[in-house]
Amino acid sequence: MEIDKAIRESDDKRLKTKYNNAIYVIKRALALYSIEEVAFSFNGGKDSTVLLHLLRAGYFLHRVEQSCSNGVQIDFPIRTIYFESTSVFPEINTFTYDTSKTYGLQMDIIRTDFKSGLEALLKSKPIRAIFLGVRIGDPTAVGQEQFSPSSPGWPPFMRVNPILDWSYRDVWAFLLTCTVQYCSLYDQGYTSIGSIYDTVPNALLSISSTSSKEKFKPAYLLPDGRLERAGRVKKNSPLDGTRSPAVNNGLDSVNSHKNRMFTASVIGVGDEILFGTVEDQLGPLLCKKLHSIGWMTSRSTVVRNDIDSVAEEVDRCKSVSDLVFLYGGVGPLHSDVTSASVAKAFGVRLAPDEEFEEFLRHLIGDHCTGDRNEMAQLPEGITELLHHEKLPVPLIKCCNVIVLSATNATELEKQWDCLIELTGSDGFLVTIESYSSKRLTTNLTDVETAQPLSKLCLEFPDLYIGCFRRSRQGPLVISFEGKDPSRVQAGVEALCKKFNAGAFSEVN
Ligand SMILES: Cc1cc2nc3c(=O)[nH]c(=O)nc-3n(C[C@H](O)[C@H](O)[C@H](O)COP(=O)(O)O)c2cc1C
Ligand SMILES: Nc1ncnc2c1ncn2[C@@H]1O[C@H](COP(=O)(O)OP(=O)(O)OP(=O)(O)O)[C@@H](O)[C@H]1O
Ligand SMILES: [Mg+2]
Repeated sequence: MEIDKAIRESDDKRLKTKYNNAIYVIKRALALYSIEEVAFSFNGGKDSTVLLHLLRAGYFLHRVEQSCSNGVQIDFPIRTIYFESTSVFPEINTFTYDTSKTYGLQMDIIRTDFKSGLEALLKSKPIRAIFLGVRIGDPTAVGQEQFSPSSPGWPPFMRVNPILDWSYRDVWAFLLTCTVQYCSLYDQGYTSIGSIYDTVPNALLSISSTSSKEKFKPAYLLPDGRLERAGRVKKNSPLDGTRSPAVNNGLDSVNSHKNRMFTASVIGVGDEILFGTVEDQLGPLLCKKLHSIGWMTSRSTVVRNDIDSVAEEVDRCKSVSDLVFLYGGVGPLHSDVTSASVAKAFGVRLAPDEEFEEFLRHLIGDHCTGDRNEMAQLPEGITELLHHEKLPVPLIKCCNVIVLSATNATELEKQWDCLIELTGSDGFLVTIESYSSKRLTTNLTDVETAQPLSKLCLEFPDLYIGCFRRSRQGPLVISFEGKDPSRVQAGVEALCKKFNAGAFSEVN
């Protein structure tokens, strides 16, 4: 079998390991399910092309082991599903059909959406398991394992992901070592292919050219697999197709977010803060930063360096806040429990992240604990590395949880600025309308102010009206916060009107 032979003859040890693991998963699936019960989801993309050849090899080896074959080439009887959409690149479509012909695939072409297409297919066919070319780092890989039942709300089947742990580099090592055909778009700078509306060549492969037409290097030359999805732009509807997605990107999301309230939770991890021996500078600074971009911090807590305490808090916050920021507990020490806690909160394992490991190796060389660098163990399938050229190591984002490695205010300032630059325009930490605030002080007593203030809160439900004192004897400070400056001013005036002139003075 030519694929198996090419890998066995290669001296790429890493590729051999990845190949053997994937073949193992495929053989287990073929042992668990009959050939009529399995299907292969093929879309002409590079990952599904890798999977096609792994399945061909895996099926061949499975048959050999069952002594059904004497080593002669056998056909490929695994049912193949292709969801053909009107927004697919013509090159992808042609490649899918050509490949189907070359390898004699039995294709079911489905032209509805994934879910209803699968519902109909599973009603008419005995399919129980579907092979997918999903890889960790794909947005759809979140929470998946090599064998993952379909999600609630989807028809019941087993998703089998033999290349879940493959990196971008592994994919290209495989395709080039086996010298198999792949879609021509990958030779034109496309590195991950979605629809014609959300995919452009990866700018990192651009070759400066004097002619008007921009040229790109092939996908396998992308030096950093973490940037595989840099050619994915924000989705536009087909009606927007004439506008440049890259220009449009960001503006739409900011405008649509303008009137929304965004909330964040801030979690500090640190026994020392709880003992009172270390002052927490980062929590208050993060609240200030969030406030400055128009966000509301709805909860800020400090928890112990203990996996269960952190996991519980992350679990609580991740479902009620748009974003959760975690600081403290990041590193290789016994007290550095943050990554493990995030994994626990999301119900996934910690797994080595080779891309993160590479960053760490640059930073600390090979001085890691044990065989592997413990710090490079990250929550599997949900981790996105947010890297910025000014940061030696990327920040970690697990779904809506952002792990900051800052240990002091200066480091946090830097990480925050990078985060804003990285994410400001495409949504997840978008700057929205900022708060307008005013503060009044008064020497009136609490008793005198209490009732009129309560009434004022009812009259101005869109404002946050709060009170605090700097000392029991000193003046009462009343703060007004709101998104509309004219409403804040109206609130201030309404309060002043309730008392004699001069009862309040405005302060900064
Ligand atoms: C065969 C197959 C099975 C899928 N099963 C699930 C599923 O169980 N749960 C789910 O949320 N999405 C499922 N999806 C949808 C994918 O997660 C994802 O939304 C889809 O591949 C579109 O990805 P894209 O938006 O990057 O094009 C499935 C897709 C395919 C092709
Ligand atoms: N339209 C589709 N029809 C059939 N299977 C699909 C379709 N879209 C996605 N899939 C399945 O989901 C997997 C993951 O899709 P994904 O887009 O991440 O990878 P790819 O298309 O193979 O490669 P690339 O990352 O370069 O786009 C595919 O390998 C395939 O198994
Ligand atoms: Mg794709």
